[in-house]
Amino acid sequence: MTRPLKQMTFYHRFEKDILSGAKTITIRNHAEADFLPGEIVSVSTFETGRWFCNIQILSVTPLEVDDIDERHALQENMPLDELLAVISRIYPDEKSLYMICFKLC
Ligand SMILES: CC(=O)Nc1ccn([C@@H]2O[C@H](CO)[C@@H](O)[C@H]2O)c(=O)n1
Repeated sequence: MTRPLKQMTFYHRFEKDILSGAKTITIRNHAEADFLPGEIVSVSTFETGRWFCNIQILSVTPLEVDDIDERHALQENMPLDELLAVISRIYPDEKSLYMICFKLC
């Protein structure tokens, strides 16, 4: 028996960056970080649920919002101020998040 793949959604606007390999991390809260290194995850858009790729999880590590810096922004392929704004919009009351590193399958 093969298990169905776990699912992850991304906002549609990040699809291109993920498919080009420009975006190689995502920062999520505890509820969305239940992945193990090596796992293959099916990825679709948050808005419509359209599948657009599979990724392999490379690592999941705790990350405090206050420790987010230019290195994370680089791996998100966006300026640091934009990344911090996005994160405070998605997770307004959370300080302890997780960095999920991944690669395209
Ligand atoms: C339900 C759902 O899809 N949630 C999320 C949550 C986060 N993200 C992106 O991950 C990075 C760090 O948070 C930024 O690039 C975010 O915009 C996303 O695309 N979608």
